[in-house]
Amino acid sequence: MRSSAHQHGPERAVVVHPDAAALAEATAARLLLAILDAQAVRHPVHVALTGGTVGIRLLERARHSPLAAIVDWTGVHLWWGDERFVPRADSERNEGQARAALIDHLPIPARNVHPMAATEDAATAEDGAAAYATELAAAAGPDDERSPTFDVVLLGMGPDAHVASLFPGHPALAATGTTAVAVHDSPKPPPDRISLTFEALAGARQVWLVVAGAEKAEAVRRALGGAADVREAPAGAVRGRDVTLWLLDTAAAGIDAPRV
Ligand SMILES: O=C1O[C@H](COP(=O)(O)O)[C@@H](O)[C@H](O)[C@H]1O
Repeated sequence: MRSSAHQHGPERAVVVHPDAAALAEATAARLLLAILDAQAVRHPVHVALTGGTVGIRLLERARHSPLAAIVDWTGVHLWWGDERFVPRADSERNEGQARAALIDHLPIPARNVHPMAATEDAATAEDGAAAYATELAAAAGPDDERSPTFDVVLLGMGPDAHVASLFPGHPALAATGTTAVAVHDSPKPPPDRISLTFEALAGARQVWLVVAGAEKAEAVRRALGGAADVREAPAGAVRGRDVTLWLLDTAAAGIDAPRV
């Protein structure tokens, strides 16, 4: 199945897995192989992680993959697509969940891990977003002075078609001229967040939207529809520079699971 929408960049590809467990397992292997492929030609490699149910589950599967032992983690930098602006120990933090699922189990230098601010680090989400933009700029390469070029950006998607913390109809959708934005009054708790902007996401070589569950099928359908409006379906507007991959389970794809 291939999407036919071209208005924002390269064509999107869709891969459907039988269920959420298979999606997480396959995406974990895909991610580790993508890192290995990138390490064959570049140093360092930059990956942006996502929170969310399947986003954390795939990290847990990556931890148990034999491929994880082949990656040179000293040459990998981990960033986040979004974060909940709450205390560092809050279980809602995408960072804490990702550390428990994978990062704490990797031989990766602490300086290679780039969490967004917690409330202990910044007075406001605006300050946290500005600090993240500065950190991204400090790691920038020749392609873009504002950010390193992400090899892979992982994104989950909510049932309302939000990605990262870019929610339908929210003012943060319109943020330009920066790589990170503060988000208040998020329709999904917690209300205060920090997110990469569309501009930052668009600089990635590969963007993967990893989505499971029947409750997201309608949002997938809208986002992949040719006329997807960014304000209604932010996920539909995201494109990688080289690759935009939608990784779904059958429920999110809105098709019956194959009989075995
Ligand atoms: O709040 C968030 O939600 C989305 C999707 O989460 P899910 O549990 O519905 O899969 C996630 O991608 C994002 O990083 C997170 O902050």
